[in-house]
Amino acid sequence: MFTAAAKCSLRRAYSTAVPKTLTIGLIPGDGIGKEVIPAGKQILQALPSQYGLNFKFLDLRAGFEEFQKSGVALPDETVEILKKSCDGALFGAVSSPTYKVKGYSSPIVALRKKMGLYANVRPVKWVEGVGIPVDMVIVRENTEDLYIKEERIYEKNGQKIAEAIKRISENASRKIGKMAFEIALNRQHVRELGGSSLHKSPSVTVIHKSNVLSVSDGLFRETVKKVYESDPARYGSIEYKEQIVDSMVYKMFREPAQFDVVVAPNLYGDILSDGAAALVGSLGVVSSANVGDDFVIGEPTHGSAPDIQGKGIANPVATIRSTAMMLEFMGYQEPAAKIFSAVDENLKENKVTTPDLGGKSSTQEVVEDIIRRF
Ligand SMILES: NC(=O)c1ccc[n+]([C@@H]2O[C@H](COP(=O)([O-])OP(=O)(O)OC[C@H]3O[C@@H](n4cnc5c(N)ncnc54)[C@H](O)[C@@H]3O)[C@@H](O)[C@H]2O)c1
Ligand SMILES: O=C(O)CC[C@H](C(=O)O)[C@@H](O)C(=O)O
Repeated sequence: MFTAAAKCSLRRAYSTAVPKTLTIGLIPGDGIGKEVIPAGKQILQALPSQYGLNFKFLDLRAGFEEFQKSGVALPDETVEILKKSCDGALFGAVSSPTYKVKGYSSPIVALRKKMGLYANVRPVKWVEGVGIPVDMVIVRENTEDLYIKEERIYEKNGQKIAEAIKRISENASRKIGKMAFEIALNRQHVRELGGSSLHKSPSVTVIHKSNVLSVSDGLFRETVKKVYESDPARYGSIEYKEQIVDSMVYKMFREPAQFDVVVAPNLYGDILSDGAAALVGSLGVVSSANVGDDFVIGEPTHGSAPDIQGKGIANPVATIRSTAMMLEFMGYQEPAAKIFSAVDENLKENKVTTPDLGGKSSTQEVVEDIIRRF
């Protein structure tokens, strides 16, 4: 397992000396989750032997279909196996209904909390020549905000009124702030090693709506700022910026190239990351990692895409990149870099792509095209 420091710095040297078997939990969930998680598995199985990694996979249950079968969306067994037997995991997507179903609650939202995965790291990076120049990473708080799901409904004067609590804590805001600044430093470090980027120097933009929600978003903004100010020796090279969430949407579409690291409370981070996917052509290419101090779950940013499920045309790139992110946060930089560059080559060539990117290829054809570039 990685330590917080190793994970944040992402600088641990990868050693090829000792062949190692990693146990990876696979949680496909529903819809296209079942079509893209096998892509992540194939990618890991196809990694060249030079990296000295072998994989053992454990198939784990969660999702709306699972709820319909067993009455439980996230079985305790899934969480126990992840905690006791897995080095990392991949999650597909779930088909959460948009109406209230008694006893159902989103398993991915629950899993993030149960596993202490307090950061959802979502890079949105163009491949040169394809799409609009953008190279940012959205660092989304992953455990609180409106996602605590403390909702209630009652009647007043014959009218129904619904309420939901938005909870922002100093502790969670501090942790996500620290993660954002550490990621900014790491990105700068990678740039100095010669990585391609639109940015010359690091910046972190804090997203909030504290012009209206001065107490809750105010606490988020102030806490992240305090993290920045608390360690000038470490964070002084980073430019600190703030942006109100609505104008952030405007700027993100007008001038996306200016953003490096963006840190946001849970719901704003969720919405911004789907929006940002439009800048790089499709939700089907945007990856994420749910990161805690001792565990990581790779997860495509997209959902279960019921409109295309069962057709074999789901774009596997988001999951493949999420698989690389999982390895990266576990400390295996070299195989992760191999996967990222194979994906970039596939996108740049723009021949073997799924219909969301204007192509005609199937999920499996894209997987094979990426693997042949290893
Ligand atoms: N992490 C998760 O489990 C997660 C994330 C988002 C949505 N959801 C769930 O997914 C369901 C559907 O939600 P939605 O339709 O609003 O969002 P969605 O992300 O599933 O789909 C939005 C659009 O993007 C397209 N798309 C998404 N992923 C794609 C891929 N890999 N390849 C090609 N096209 C892709 C879809 O076809 C659709 O047109 C809902 O039940 C929602 O609760 C789950
Ligand atoms: O549909 C669900 O059960 C969860 C969706 C999920 C979320 O965090 O809200 C999704 O939008 C995401 O970005 O991972």
